[in-house]
This record gives sequence, C-alpha cells and structure tokens, in this order.
Amino acid sequence: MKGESSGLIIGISIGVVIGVLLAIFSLFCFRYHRKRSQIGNSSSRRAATIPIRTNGADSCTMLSDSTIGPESPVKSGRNGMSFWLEGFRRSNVVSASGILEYSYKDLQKATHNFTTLIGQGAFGPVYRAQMSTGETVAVKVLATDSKQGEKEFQTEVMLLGRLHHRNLVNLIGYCAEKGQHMLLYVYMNKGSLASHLYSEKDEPLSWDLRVHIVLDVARGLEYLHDGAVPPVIHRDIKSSNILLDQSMRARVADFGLSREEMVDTHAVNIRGTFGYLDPEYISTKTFTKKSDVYSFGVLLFELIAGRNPQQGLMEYVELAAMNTEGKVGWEEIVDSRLEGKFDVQELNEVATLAYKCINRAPRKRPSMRDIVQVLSRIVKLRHNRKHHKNSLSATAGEVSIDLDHPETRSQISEHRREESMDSTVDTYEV
Ligand SMILES: Nc1ncnc2c1ncn2[C@@H]1O[C@H](COP(=O)(O)OP(=O)(O)OP(=O)(O)O)[C@@H](O)[C@H]1O
Repeated sequence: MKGESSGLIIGISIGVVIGVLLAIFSLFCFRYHRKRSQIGNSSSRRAATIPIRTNGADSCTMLSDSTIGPESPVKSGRNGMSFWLEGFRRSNVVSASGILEYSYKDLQKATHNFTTLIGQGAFGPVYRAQMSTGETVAVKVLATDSKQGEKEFQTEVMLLGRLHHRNLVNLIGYCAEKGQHMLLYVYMNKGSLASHLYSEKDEPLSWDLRVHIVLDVARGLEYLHDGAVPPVIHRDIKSSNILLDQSMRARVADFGLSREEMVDTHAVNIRGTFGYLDPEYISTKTFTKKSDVYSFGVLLFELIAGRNPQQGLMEYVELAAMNTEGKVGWEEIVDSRLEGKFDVQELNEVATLAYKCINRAPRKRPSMRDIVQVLSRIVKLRHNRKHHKNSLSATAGEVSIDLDHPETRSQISEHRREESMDSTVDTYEV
C-alpha cells in the first residue's frame, strides 16, 4: 500500500515536471515565432511603403546607402534570426515602423550623461552620441515642455521610418522612456550649411561646391515630393536644415515640420521660417510642393549671395532683377567671399532658375524634378568642360610637372575630390 502511494507520488511528480517543461518549451516556440512574424511583417511593410522610383535610384539608394550603419533595420532585417538574436543582445527593440528603439540608459551612456551638446533647435537640444558599436549618431531630445513634442515625435518616427535617401538625414532610431522623446539621426560631422556660409572661421565654400550642394538638396527634395508615397512636403527648407557630411555632400534635415500631403494640406497656423516662406502660403494658408520650391529658390539665392534671407536678401534680389529681367547680369549680387572665382554662365543659369522658383504664381514655378534636371545639366556640362580641358593639356604634353611642389600636390587632391564628386553625379543622372 505504502509502495503504491509512493509510486503514485513519483508518477505525478514526473508528470508535473514534464508538463512544466512542455509549457516552457511551447512558450519559447510561441515567442520565437511571434518575433519572426513581426520581423517578417516589418520588412514586408517597409517593402510596401518605401517608394521605388521609376529610375530605380531610390531602391538602390536604400540598399547601398553608406550611412546605413550596422544597427540599421534595413541591413539587419535581411536575416530574421540573426537580427532577432542581435536585437536581444543589444537590448534594442524594433518599432512598428522598423526603426530601432534605444533604451534611455544606453543613450545616457553614449552622450556622457547628455553633456555632448552640438546644438539647440526649436524642439530641444541635439547631442553627439558615441554608440557601443563605435558608430557616432546625433540624438535630438524633444523638449518636454514643447506642446508639439508628442505629435512631432509620432509624426517623425512614422514618416522617417519609411523615408530613406542619400540626400536626407535619415532617422536611425528613437527612444521613448522616462517621459522623454528622442530621435537618433545619422551624424553629419561638417555641421550645417548656414554655419559654413556665415562663420568667419570656416573657409568660404567654393562656387563649384555650392552648385554640388544645391544639387544634393534638390535631389533630397525631389525624393520627398515625387519618390515618397504619399508625397511629403518639407515645410522648412533653410540653410540651417541642410547638413554636410565628411566629404561635404549635403543632406536635407529636420522633418519636424514635415507632413504627409494628404493629411495636412490646410494648416491653421503659419509654419516655417521667416525669410523663406512662400508669400502665397502666407495669404492662402495652403502649403503645397511649390511652397518648398519657393524656399528652395530662396536657398539658391542665399548660396549665390552669401546673405541671410532674414536680413533683406530678397529685397536685394528684386533690385538686381529689375536690371537683369531675371536672366543675365546676376554677377552684382555674388558673394564677395568668392573673390570673383565663379563661372559667369553657371551663375546666371543658377540665378535664373532661382528666380523662377520664387515666382509669385506657384504654377509658374518649376517642379523639384525640373530643378534637378537643370542643375544636373549644369554640373554635367562643367564636368565635360573639365575633361575637355584636361585632355587638351595632356595632348599638348609640354608641361613638366613637379610632383613634390606643395601647390601641385594641393591641385591634385582638389582634382581627386572633384572627380569623386563628378562620378557620383554621373551615377545620380536621371
Ligand atoms: N544629424 C545631425 N548631425 C550633426 N549635427 C546635427 C544633426 N542634427 C542637428 N544637428 C545640429 O544641431 C543643431 C540643432 O538642430 P535642429 O535641427 O534641432 O534645429 P535647427 O534646424 O538649428 O533649428 P529649428 O529647430 O528652428 O529648425 C544644428 O546646429 C545642427 O547643426
């Protein structure tokens, strides 16, 4: 009898242990499958929502974008299992939009307890963060007292999670913890275009570089207007929202004021920055792609004249246009820091384009696609001219070159930088 009851107890115990083990095993399987299907959904959602342009440039951009770091969901998402394990190791979670979520603790460490301030925007401070992977990123902390913070945050994560282009400052992660909202962006280590235009300590930007920069900006905007589905209007194009990377390639930043066209065509308040605002928008309160084109036109004139639009740039432009009828003779407004080193024909072509962008009638303004075509053509012609000149001097062949001379060395490195830019422009060509 005693033997029977102890046998029963042992049997029940074994049964319970097996049951518990089975339960743990099935829970593990369930979590594993759920995670995999989430990853699958997230990558298929990305594939469905990230627009692919007819020329394929953006799909290529997204996959080959050099700034997409090792933590990029795009890169990691290709291998669901390794991504899941990696995510676990780093304690980063993938949000619904496919953007990585970071913990407050990790960001606190990466910014040395938020002491690495690089700037202050309307929505709060921006810090440089050194991640444990070695990657440097910019962390924008949305001010907690900002009324628009919450909405802004949600809009940015949702929008930027699906927007990727080599000429946009792409969002790479976010943090929503301890009542704080933070956005992590690709770090642009040469700072803003505005700082280069107006800082005394920086070398003045050359004319050639200015044209490359506006072409980069135009491509970023063209993607937002014509590549993204639904289209995105930036709403705050200005020189402080154009950031430059190590090789002085430009990207459009700060989508704090971006809205999807279909969601918000009739904003109640005036948004944007004084000096860049489309007068038509101010009178009708309706923001369209052509309002971005207007701001882009102001930016073009800002680069030509090296003058701040908030300090009478457009009055200056209108005065010059009275003499030129908007077509030629724009030399008189050129930035004196260029010291006359610019191509007059290029200058007049860029200024004529800028003048069309700021036309009072929005329908008379070109589209961003038209603008990209005009600027690409200018750069391509310059490239051809240079090649022609180089081949002529090569055939002449009578110049002896001292490779050790410092001036020759600096000319060679400048030439290499231009060649690298020109070759990138060629791959951009529509
Ligand atoms: N990804 C980034 N990489 C490097 N620096 C950045 C980055 N993002 C922002 N910054 C710097 O941080 C500063 C603040 O940027 P932020 O975009 O918040 O505001 P802003 O564009 O200057 O002003 P506003 O908010 O009024 O548009 C700027 O000086 C900018 O140069």
